[in-house]
Amino acid sequence: MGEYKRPVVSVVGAGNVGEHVANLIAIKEIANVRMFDLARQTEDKVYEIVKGKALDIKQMAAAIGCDVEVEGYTVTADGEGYEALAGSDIVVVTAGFPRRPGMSRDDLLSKNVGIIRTISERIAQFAPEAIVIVVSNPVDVLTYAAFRLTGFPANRVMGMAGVLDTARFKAFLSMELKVSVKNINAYVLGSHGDDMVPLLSVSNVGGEPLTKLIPEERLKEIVERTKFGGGEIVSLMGTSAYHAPGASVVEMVEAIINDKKEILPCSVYLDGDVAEFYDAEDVCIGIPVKLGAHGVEEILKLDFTPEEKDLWKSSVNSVKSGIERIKELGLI
Ligand SMILES: NC(=O)C1=CN([C@@H]2O[C@H](COP(=O)(O)OP(=O)(O)OC[C@H]3O[C@@H](n4cnc5c(N)ncnc54)[C@H](O)[C@@H]3O)[C@@H](O)[C@H]2O)C=CC1
Ligand SMILES: O=C([O-])CC(=O)C(=O)O
Repeated sequence: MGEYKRPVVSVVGAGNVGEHVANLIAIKEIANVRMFDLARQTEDKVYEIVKGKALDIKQMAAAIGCDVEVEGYTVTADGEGYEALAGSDIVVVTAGFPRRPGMSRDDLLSKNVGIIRTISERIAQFAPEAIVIVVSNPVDVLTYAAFRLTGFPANRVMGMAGVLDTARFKAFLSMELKVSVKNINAYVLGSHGDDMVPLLSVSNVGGEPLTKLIPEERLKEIVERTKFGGGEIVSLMGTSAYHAPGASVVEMVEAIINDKKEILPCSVYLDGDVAEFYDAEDVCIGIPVKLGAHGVEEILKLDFTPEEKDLWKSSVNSVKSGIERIKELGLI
């Protein structure tokens, strides 16, 4: 029998989101997992939590009969300890600070961009062929930073947000209409922030347009709840969500590892005729793409209504101002 080489997914940052990503990949037996995180120092002891989490997930997999390897690696903030990224098919980046109540995702930019910078350099050094999925916030700006700092082609760097925002929209619509989430076709595009763009013109339930099924005022409320879906959880928990974000990342990982050619909204760098089509030069922003073994294999060109175009423009501008900030600071 020929040797089967299981794919490898590395997860940098094994906090709330990272450990849920690792856990789901193990439960679904998608790939071997390598987790990377900092040590935690107390007064009298250094804890290598990431190694403990990896062992725990490996043992969980054994308990439910799943065959995957899960390994934990302690790294330093200045970039030591990343050699085991070598051979990764995908690197998921969830390292960085989450927001606390009262903060916007943009408030995390100055702290998290330095973290992404070091990690991007290590990915380029040890896993030059990998596909990178950025999760850390503000995700569109940090995806752009990772794209520039790794120097990877645009098809191999993407941010996770649209799958999560769309899942939230579907969850709220299914609660409203008492219908299976599977029957809801919807997209939430644009930036992952207050300016996200729920694409009502193409959203439907079993083929019937949303605008026919839900009165205008009520639909506006559902859209608003979706836009502030992350903030709703932050104010309930004191930190940000991780079950739905973890599952959304794994949806993207599965599409790539299994070469599914699945169309999912992801934050990607828009280039050439696509940038021109969307009037969005030199940004990473959420748009439906076809995900397969090569990463982003196609970017769809959707026609927006005039209202959607206005929302899209604000979204592009908000990502651009974040990118300007890190350029001015000399961070990319
Ligand atoms: N794009 C999206 O839709 C979402 C993005 N996020 C973002 O993901 C990030 C992680 O969120 P959580 O997991 O909830 O936070 P967390 O605080 O639970 O985990 C973050 C982990 O990153 C590690 N870390 C920090 N600096 C590091 C470094 N230099 N090198 C390696 N590891 C480092 C920390 O030790 C910690 O374990 C946040 O920035 C959050 O805003 C969270 C949910 C959804
Ligand atoms: O809300 C946050 O800060 C984390 C996040 O991006 C989300 O859950 O949408």
